[in-house]
Amino acid sequence: MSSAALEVVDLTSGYGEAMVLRNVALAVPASEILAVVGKNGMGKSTLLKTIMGFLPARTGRICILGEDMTGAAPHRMAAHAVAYCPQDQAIFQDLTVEENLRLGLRSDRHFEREFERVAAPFPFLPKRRRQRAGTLSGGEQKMLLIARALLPRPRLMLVDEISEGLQPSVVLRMAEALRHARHELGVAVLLIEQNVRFALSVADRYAVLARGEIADAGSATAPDTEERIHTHLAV
Ligand SMILES: Nc1ncnc2c1ncn2[C@@H]1O[C@H](COP(=O)(O)OP(=O)(O)OP(=O)(O)O)[C@@H](O)[C@H]1O
Repeated sequence: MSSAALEVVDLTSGYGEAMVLRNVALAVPASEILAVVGKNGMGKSTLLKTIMGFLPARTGRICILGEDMTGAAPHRMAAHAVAYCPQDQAIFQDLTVEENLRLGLRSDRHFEREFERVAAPFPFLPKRRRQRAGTLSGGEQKMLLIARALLPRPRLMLVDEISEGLQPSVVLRMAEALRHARHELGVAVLLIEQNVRFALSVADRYAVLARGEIADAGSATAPDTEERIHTHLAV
């Protein structure tokens, strides 16, 4: 049995007759960050939706923490320590910051302790917990999304284009938060990104998704990585 947080083997999926992902294979070792980069429409969000069980896999296998979870529904994935941060707005605008966070936990019992544990990189959260979430900036709402995902102590977090539309200073804070999740909380992350520099600033490894296939993969910290990735993205 593999000890990877996530292992995807020969994964094919799509919408109706149209296959978007073809024979995708990748792995995220425990407590590491894998960045999957690619241009618009290459299948990045489809990859996360298929892993999370929103879309069925047509072929292949999805293993979480060594267990075959292919075909499992999203709520079973969540119960199996997988957190999902979708690209679309997933924060309840009319609820307070705290109410949004409490949705991340099944019980209220350990809320304060768990909130303190995840809030370290987000000092604004405790200060603004009674504020309506819709009044937070776009970047703050994305940070709230990450904090909520981390509350139930996931072992794997799937993060879809979290840097999109953020100012450079907020992108830096987000990178800090993801490093905290990996190093301090021990969470493995599958990070889907178009922002290559941001992705490489936090990832251990990268993969390039092009037309539904993995076109290249390797260490995120090798000196020529950014150049290699841009060569693939230019095609
Ligand atoms: N619900 C859907 N029904 C049919 N086709 C879809 C659906 N969602 C996405 N697609 C198509 O699947 C392909 C891959 O889309 P996907 O959203 O996975 O790409 P992406 O790499 O995440 O792009 P982006 O960065 O623009 O979100 C695109 O051609 C898209 O039009």
